[in-house]
Amino acid sequence: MECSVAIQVLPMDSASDEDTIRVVDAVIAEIQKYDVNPYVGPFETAIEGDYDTCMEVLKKCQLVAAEAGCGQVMTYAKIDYKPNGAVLTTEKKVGKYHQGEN
Ligand SMILES: Cc1ncc(C[n+]2csc(CCO)c2C)c(N)n1
Repeated sequence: MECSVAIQVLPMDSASDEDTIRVVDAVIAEIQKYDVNPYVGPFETAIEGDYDTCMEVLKKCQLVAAEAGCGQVMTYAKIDYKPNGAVLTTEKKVGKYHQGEN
């Protein structure tokens, strides 16, 4: 796992909280189509995988928000990239806090 990215999509012209949720839901549904082990949190979604796939997913987020009717979207991304190694996985970072779930 050479890359992990935390993606926070912020629709800037939402009319309401429900509208924000609708746009973010569309983005998360798109992220879930990829094999990137999405971990959804209250502020952002973390993904992991090879670099090109992570960048493809990151690019798609804005396009999906636009398709969902968003006239302006701000996206904040935190990228962990280790070209010759493995980044810490989501499981390694937070798995211990989710024991007993599922
Ligand atoms: C990519 C991405 N993932 C999660 C959030 C955080 N978030 C904002 S609204 C909401 C509820 C969706 O039903 C969640 C989880 C975000 N902003 N962008």
